[in-house]
Amino acid sequence: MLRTKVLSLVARSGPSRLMSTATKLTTVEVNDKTGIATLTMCRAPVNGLNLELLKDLKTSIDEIESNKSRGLILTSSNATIFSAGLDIMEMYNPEKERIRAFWTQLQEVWLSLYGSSVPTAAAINGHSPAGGCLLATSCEYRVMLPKFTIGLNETQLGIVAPKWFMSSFLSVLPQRQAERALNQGRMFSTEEALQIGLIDETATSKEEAVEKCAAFLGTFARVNPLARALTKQQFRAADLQQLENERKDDLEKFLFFINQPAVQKGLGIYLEGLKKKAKK
Ligand SMILES: CCCCCCCCCCCCC/C=C/C(=O)SCCNC(=O)CCNC(=O)[C@H](O)C(C)(C)COP(=O)(O)OP(=O)(O)OC[C@H]1O[C@@H](n2cnc3c(N)ncnc32)[C@H](O)[C@@H]1OP(=O)(O)O
Repeated sequence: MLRTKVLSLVARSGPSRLMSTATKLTTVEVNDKTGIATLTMCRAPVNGLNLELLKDLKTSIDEIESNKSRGLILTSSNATIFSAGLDIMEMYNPEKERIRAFWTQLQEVWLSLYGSSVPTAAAINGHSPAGGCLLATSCEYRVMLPKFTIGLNETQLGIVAPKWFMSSFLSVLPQRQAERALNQGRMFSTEEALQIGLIDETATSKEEAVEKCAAFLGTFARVNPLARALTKQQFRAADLQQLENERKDDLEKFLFFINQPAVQKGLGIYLEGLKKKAKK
């Protein structure tokens, strides 16, 4: 949840350093000069959000919160994919206990990222469908590289984005555009995303995207951190509280929905299509 602690304003010096939670699936690098932490997803081949990546994301976000970082930049180690969204293998023919843990962990990640007291930005250096778009829209600012796509495409897979996916999307886009895009399962090109306001800026390289994110985070340097965090909290509190109140119900709805034979069949066909495309 969004915390009310005052972030340290003490400037640091020296080179970047890797934080202690660096794991195989995420790395966190803190720039000692700016105090900004770059959280990188690195799960081959496509940063599919499986249980383990979600656990690492949650640990890394918590570490960044508690280490008084001045900002968080979320990005990917993959040159063409920010995140392919939820790992469909977690939802297809799922194992009973694991799928519960998986969805619970996804809820945890969203609550921590959307509710982070640290200012957040996403350097979207590749495709960002569904769960990837959820992560990006949970941040306060987005910079994206050209020739990629972003959006909530769930309806294209025959599945339904839950309310809290919509909350993040609605924190960026007006309701009319958000509703239409979700109903269509629309993926936006970088240029379309910029035009509609789904992203804030474009960049020609990952380095430039990270720099632009850092420049955005730097705009808070002279703003009282507690005042900033409490202001952000007021904007996001209702969305966060809604999921907190409905977590169990949300999990049960997800399990019921995902276990429907028609949904399983649809996921199977979608996976098959992905694999066929990959072989070409
Ligand atoms: C009353 C209301 C009730 C509401 C109740 C609500 C209930 C809740 C319901 C459930 C909600 C779930 C929400 C779901 C969110 C999601 O995130 S679903 C995932 C959506 N993601 C996608 O559709 C992306 C699919 N992937 C791609 O489009 C492409 O792979 C790519 C990302 C654009 C990358 O393309 P490319 O570089 O060409 O790589 P590929 O060759 O396509 O892929 C490489 C291998 O990776 C596999 N793969 C790709 N994406 C995924 C994935 N998401 N999960 C698992 N695996 C993936 C792909 O199959 C290839 O595998 P191999 O063939 O084994 O190499």
